[in-house]
Amino acid sequence: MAPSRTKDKPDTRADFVVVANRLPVDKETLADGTVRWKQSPGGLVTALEPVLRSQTGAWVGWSGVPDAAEHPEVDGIKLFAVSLSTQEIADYYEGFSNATLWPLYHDVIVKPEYNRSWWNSYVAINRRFAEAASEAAAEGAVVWIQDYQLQLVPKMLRMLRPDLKIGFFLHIPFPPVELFMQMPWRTEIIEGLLGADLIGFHLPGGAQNFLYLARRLAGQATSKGQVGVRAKFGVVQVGFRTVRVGAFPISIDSGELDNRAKSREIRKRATDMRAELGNPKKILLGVDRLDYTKGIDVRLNALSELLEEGRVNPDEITMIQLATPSRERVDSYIKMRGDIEQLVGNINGNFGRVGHPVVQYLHHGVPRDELVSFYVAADVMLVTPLRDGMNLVAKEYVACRSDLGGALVLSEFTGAAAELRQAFQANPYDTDGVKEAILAALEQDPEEGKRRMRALRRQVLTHDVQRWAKSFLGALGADTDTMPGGNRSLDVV
Ligand SMILES: Nc1ncnc2c1ncn2[C@@H]1O[C@H](COP(=O)(O)OP(=O)(O)O)[C@@H](O)[C@H]1O
Ligand SMILES: O=P(O)(O)OC[C@H]1O[C@H](O[C@H]2O[C@H](CO)[C@@H](O)[C@H](O)[C@H]2O)[C@H](O)[C@@H](O)[C@@H]1O
Repeated sequence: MAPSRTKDKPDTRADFVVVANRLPVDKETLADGTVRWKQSPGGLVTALEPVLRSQTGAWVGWSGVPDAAEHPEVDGIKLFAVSLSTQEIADYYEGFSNATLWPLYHDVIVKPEYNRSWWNSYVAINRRFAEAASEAAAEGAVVWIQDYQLQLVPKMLRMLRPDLKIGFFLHIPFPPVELFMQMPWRTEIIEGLLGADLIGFHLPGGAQNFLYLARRLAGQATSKGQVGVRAKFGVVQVGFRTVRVGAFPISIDSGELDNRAKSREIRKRATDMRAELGNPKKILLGVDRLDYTKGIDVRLNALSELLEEGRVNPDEITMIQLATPSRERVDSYIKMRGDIEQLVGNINGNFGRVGHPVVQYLHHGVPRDELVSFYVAADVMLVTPLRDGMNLVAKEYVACRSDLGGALVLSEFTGAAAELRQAFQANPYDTDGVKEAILAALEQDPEEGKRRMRALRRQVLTHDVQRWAKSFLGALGADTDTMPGGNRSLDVV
């Protein structure tokens, strides 16, 4: 992506501002010194980019590299870059965000580290984001703050700009109360979030956990009834302000993906891919950031046992694992990469042949069209996280299968499992259960498979990201009439 213009400061303030740790694009400086902007990793950007493109707004975030403060306009979106130094990236991003909050909010799969200097950096950087958002927002604007890296921004921004309408959405699970109570700065975080007018979670359980903590830690009066999905919001009374709390499961631009996957080029590429792989009877696929929460080891271990037991024939299958590099300087990620690559090596060493490795593993991102072709080619999609806020990959696979082919193996511990009931669901901690789900998906009767895929597609195509944004922003009291796509009729098969 080329910036249409780069400025020291964007000249106009926006009525709609997204604030996220990352900009939708990362800055990349090529060997010859040319700068280009490429889409940044992760589902938050996949989901929000089409939403902001359909509104005229601004996006405040970090450019993915140290000390970059340009303000490019990319594809019509005004970007306000928040500059972070190398030390701040280490303390605020790699440290407090990804070695404290990320593991704590994902069931302490690895042990969270509580480090006071990381916390101090988190406070300072949240203040910087609040100041940048305040500069970007016009009088009375709607400001939508995203995710765990910025939980103090709602309160800080409210103090700077009481005129704004402030929403906050958490893209990862909000943890059970017993785990959250470990956090030394737990009250500050709850109070930070309570600066918003509306706080959104993927699932009602997260909203429920938050309401309990708002009572217990911040001493606020809250509603006690069950929170619903996009309905029956919880309420916290903060002085004269009423903060609403709700569940809004995020989604993808399903219609766009459905159309793209139907194109002749993609179909042809998917057929070619199969041929390049030697026309295996079944292709299994995993697509993830290389993160310990994603359970890449879970699926590799299950497959390894199935091969060992002779229940899967290595000559008949190929597994492709696409793994985008992620948080590469955080210790737990360095260790996990070694573990995964060793597992891949073991499977190929034990069951591969020359010219036919059982697992093909790529440690890099692939272009969007290539990814869609992989989805179209895959007979079995393996989504096996130990914990995941939503998991958009599962929804992307379904959106790409207008042929009603393919089968989805899905961990019960993803947010997506609440909606994708017709997937082959399994508990990722139960290796036998995962093996049974993989076998059932490999051996499914084609008619039964079509029935399942049709039901999955009905869910994904009628609950797209536009609907997600519209339901959140509607509950926040923003004007959603300008958002196209919300009432679009979709081609649901
Ligand atoms: N190797 C890859 N190449 C290209 N895109 C990828 C790759 N791995 C993941 N993605 C994209 O990143 C996003 C991941 O979103 P999601 O499943 O919600 O998890 P997370 O946001 O935690 O990474 C999806 O849009 C997916 O298509
Ligand atoms: O910015 P990074 O540190 O490279 O990480 C990428 C993103 O990962 C996380 O994504 C989450 O959001 C998805 C969309 O809601 C959801 O489907 C997924 O379950 C989450 O893990 C993170 O929350 C983002 O902030 C990161 O940008």
